[in-house]
Amino acid sequence: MAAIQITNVKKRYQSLQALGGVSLTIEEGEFFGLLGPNGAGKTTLISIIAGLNRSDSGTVTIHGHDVVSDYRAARRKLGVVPQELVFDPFFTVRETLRMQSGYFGLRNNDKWIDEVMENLDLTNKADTNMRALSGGMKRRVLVAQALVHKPPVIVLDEPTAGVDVELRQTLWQFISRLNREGHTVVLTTHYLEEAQEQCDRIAMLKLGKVVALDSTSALIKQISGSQLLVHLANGGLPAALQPLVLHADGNKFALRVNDYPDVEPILATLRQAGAVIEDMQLQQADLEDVFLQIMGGETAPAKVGEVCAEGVK
Ligand SMILES: Nc1ncnc2c1ncn2[C@@H]1O[C@H](COP(=O)(O)OP(=O)(O)OP(=O)(O)O)[C@@H](O)[C@H]1O
Repeated sequence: MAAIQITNVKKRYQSLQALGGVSLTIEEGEFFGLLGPNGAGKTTLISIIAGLNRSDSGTVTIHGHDVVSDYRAARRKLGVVPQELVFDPFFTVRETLRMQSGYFGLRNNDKWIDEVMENLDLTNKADTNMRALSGGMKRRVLVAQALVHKPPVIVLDEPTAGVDVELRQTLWQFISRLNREGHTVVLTTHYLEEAQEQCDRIAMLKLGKVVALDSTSALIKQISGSQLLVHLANGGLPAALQPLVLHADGNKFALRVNDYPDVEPILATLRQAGAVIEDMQLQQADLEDVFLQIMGGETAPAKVGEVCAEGVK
């Protein structure tokens, strides 16, 4: 049975179609990434999965339980770490976690609460009031809260936004352990390096639609070879090199190349055009390149050979 089954989910906010018919099957034990630019619909989808928002049509089930008609059972299977930090400031960390356990009807949950606090480096803050915690510490409590009922499915909505390196490492160690032990993990993040490292499979959302869905390695293989990063000191890129552009940012260009021998004709073209190179690097393609290409809506760029045939050399 799928951990999360999303079938043709649509959601509209007034005139804005935030989700335009999303279908996804996330299997038990997967570490799944949900990526997309700001406004793609990730949080809307997660709120629908968590039962905090209603879709206009379509269905979502968690371990077979419908998130609307069988809300309590679905919710019990799910731990959600939301983006926003919202707490009752008058309770201590331990009290907050005990209360959350209470919502799920769990008494005598202290052993697991202690383990979660230990793994998130919260033990020495157990008796501190929530209002006295730093932002990073509050985020740890948010993660702990989502895990108090040992949910088989864990959904993390940008859990590492604005947090320090130490928390990132602690968090990923613990979440990876839970995943190895069989928990399904769904992650949204804007840190593509993090997604590439953690996720087995990735869906990319754009304007409320799934525009890519594959294993992380297969997505990266879409962009075979390497890329030449060129920072020009003056002018634009010669027209003959335009078909190689994977993405551009001002005077910085990422050009598709297969290997080192492809670099020389590019340099020759730049020299001929009188371009001055400020910086240059050859780099393996990564998830960020795939993301930029898919989100930019560009078609796959031509290979160097094809350009040479048109007289680049
Ligand atoms: N309650 C709401 N009322 C009206 N529009 C909304 C509401 N919530 C979200 N939207 C709009 O729906 C679209 C999708 O938003 P959503 O927050 O789901 O995107 P996201 O992919 O999570 O973005 P981000 O990466 O910025 O968190 C956006 O255009 C947003 O402005």
